[in-house]
Amino acid sequence: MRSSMSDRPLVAVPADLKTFEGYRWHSVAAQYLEAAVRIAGVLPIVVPALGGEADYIALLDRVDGLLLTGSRSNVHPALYGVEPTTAHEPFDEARDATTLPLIRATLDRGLPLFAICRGMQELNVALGGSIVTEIQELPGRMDHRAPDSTVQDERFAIRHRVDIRPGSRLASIVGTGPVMVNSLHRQALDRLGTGLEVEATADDGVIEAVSVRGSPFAMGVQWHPEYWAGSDPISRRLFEAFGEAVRAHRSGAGRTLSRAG
Ligand SMILES: N[C@@H](CCC(=O)NCCCC(=O)O)C(=O)O
Repeated sequence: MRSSMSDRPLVAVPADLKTFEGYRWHSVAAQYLEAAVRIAGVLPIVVPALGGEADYIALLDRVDGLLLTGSRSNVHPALYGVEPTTAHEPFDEARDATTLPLIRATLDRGLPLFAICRGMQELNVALGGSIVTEIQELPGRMDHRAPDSTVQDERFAIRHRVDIRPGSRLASIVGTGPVMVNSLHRQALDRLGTGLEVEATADDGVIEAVSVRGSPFAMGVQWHPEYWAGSDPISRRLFEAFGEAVRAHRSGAGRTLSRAG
């Protein structure tokens, strides 16, 4: 029997700060929230990108997980010690100011964390890692950007192979065989953040998934499982596993481990 909404654990989902229709909006794309509700079975709570003004760390005492979404914006390079150029744009510094402290506090508390695309890049930077931009211009790298289309199903089409490291946390969730994923990014992890382990790579060596050593469930993927979570078995399994970890945390079973533990 499906749990009622009131029984569901809460998961914080930090928003982007975007401007359109003459307003500034704190926004999350529906696909992430729908996958959280329909597949992970949690209750997502959108967190405004006001981290630079308000302390959202206390929120972590009331939720049982953190979901970091993708976005066309990029983590500001100054946050990993690189001078900004137009190749690093567009920025969303309000989101950066909200997510990076939340990521560190989530890990310190041992709360489950699932990071998607930009979210995985934020996870890496929050742990002291760095990002490389315009990877399609680098020798030997594939073009990981979205297909040139205005049709979302085409942009989010599943289209390249990812190899999963045997024995990884990801392998325990989806198996060790290569999997096919979608790809909508022009940046990638460069220097790996402290405590991160590479879980999967693309044929060109781009890091496609990481996990945080010692955390009950703290994973990042460079692709977009939320988009096909209702139909693609790998995508679905990732959100199911995140929901299981969140419920375990809420029940207390997941509270035994934390990054410090
Ligand atoms: N901006 C970063 C992260 C990419 C990302 O999160 N993409 C999601 C939005 C996809 C889209 O609608 O184009 C990068 O480019 O690496």
